[in-house]
Amino acid sequence: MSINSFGHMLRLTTWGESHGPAIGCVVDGCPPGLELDEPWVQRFLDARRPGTSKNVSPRQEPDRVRILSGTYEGRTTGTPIAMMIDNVDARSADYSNLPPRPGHADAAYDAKYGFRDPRGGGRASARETAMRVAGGAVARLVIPEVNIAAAVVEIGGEQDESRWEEMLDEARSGSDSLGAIIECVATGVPIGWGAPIYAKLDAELAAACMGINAVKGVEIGEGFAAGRARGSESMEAKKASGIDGGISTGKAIVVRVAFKPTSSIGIGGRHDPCVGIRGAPVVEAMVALVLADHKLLHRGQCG
Ligand SMILES: Cc1cc2nc3c(=O)[nH]c(=O)nc-3n(C[C@H](O)[C@H](O)[C@H](O)COP(=O)(O)O)c2cc1C
Ligand SMILES: C=C(O[C@@H]1CC(C(=O)O)=C[C@@H](OP(=O)(O)O)[C@H]1O)C(=O)O
Repeated sequence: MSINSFGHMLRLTTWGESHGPAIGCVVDGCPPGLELDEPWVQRFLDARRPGTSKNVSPRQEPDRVRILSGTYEGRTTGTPIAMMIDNVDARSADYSNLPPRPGHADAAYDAKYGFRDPRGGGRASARETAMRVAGGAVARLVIPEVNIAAAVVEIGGEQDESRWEEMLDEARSGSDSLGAIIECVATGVPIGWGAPIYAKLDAELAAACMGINAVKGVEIGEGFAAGRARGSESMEAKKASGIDGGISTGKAIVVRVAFKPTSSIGIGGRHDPCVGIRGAPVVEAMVALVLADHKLLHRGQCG
């Protein structure tokens, strides 16, 4: 792991800023011969992009992906896969007089680096997550035996979906924002991916999801409920969960991810009223990247 990349065997490096000309990524370590084309990646990008409803950022980014390297005649060649997306609707002038936003990276970034890109969140904008989703689309090709599906299960502390629209309308009109919880389930993961220490599968999933912008909590399996349970009642103490001792058991792996409410409220620029609404494709991508990485690690170690 380095500052701008992720993974051991299947490595994702992303580049670009939210208000620069483009964003991109390089996926390194992908095996050759896998069917990969732009429509496959686009499908996942379309699920994440802004500008699609009143409940997400109004920034109009079509997020059209181009695959620049690493494929020939629709198949991966085993060489680095470079992908990029042009930024077409940044409107940086809207950000020229914004004060540092509490809860965003503005002040912390400035304090660390001594300067920053003041156009939007720069490198810290979740625009970067588009390239995680592109990388995740490649990772899925490495693990065709696995199904990964994430969905919003809670908005603003409310599990009843029928109330969400009204709550979001109220938050938006009051210049407020809402937190959300995403649940991601991975099925079909065979027994044996992960390691008993350090590269524990649950630890790596948690780190990958915690690294998504605005994520403030990650639970795997029973999560915090395990810390409140007795051994006689804990489901994971009674029977194997999706991950035991850092290694997959063959059962479903359940990851829950808490997104904080958007910090940019009542100021200029274009923002998501509830960032978690666009979080599901990003969580799926990070889970796919970790699982694909661990499949390759397992193959390297155990054949
Ligand atoms: C899909 C997605 C969209 C986001 N949109 C916004 C936004 O419009 N405005 C904002 O202030 N933060 C937004 N965020 C959150 C910020 O990127 C995040 O709070 C910031 O990078 C600071 O990092 P931290 O919250 O992880 O500490 C978004 C996050 C995600 C995952
Ligand atoms: C552009 C996207 O979302 C952005 C995420 C984001 C943030 O602060 O995270 C802030 C807003 O944009 P900007 O960087 O212009 O301030 C969102 O529109 C995207 O997801 O593609």
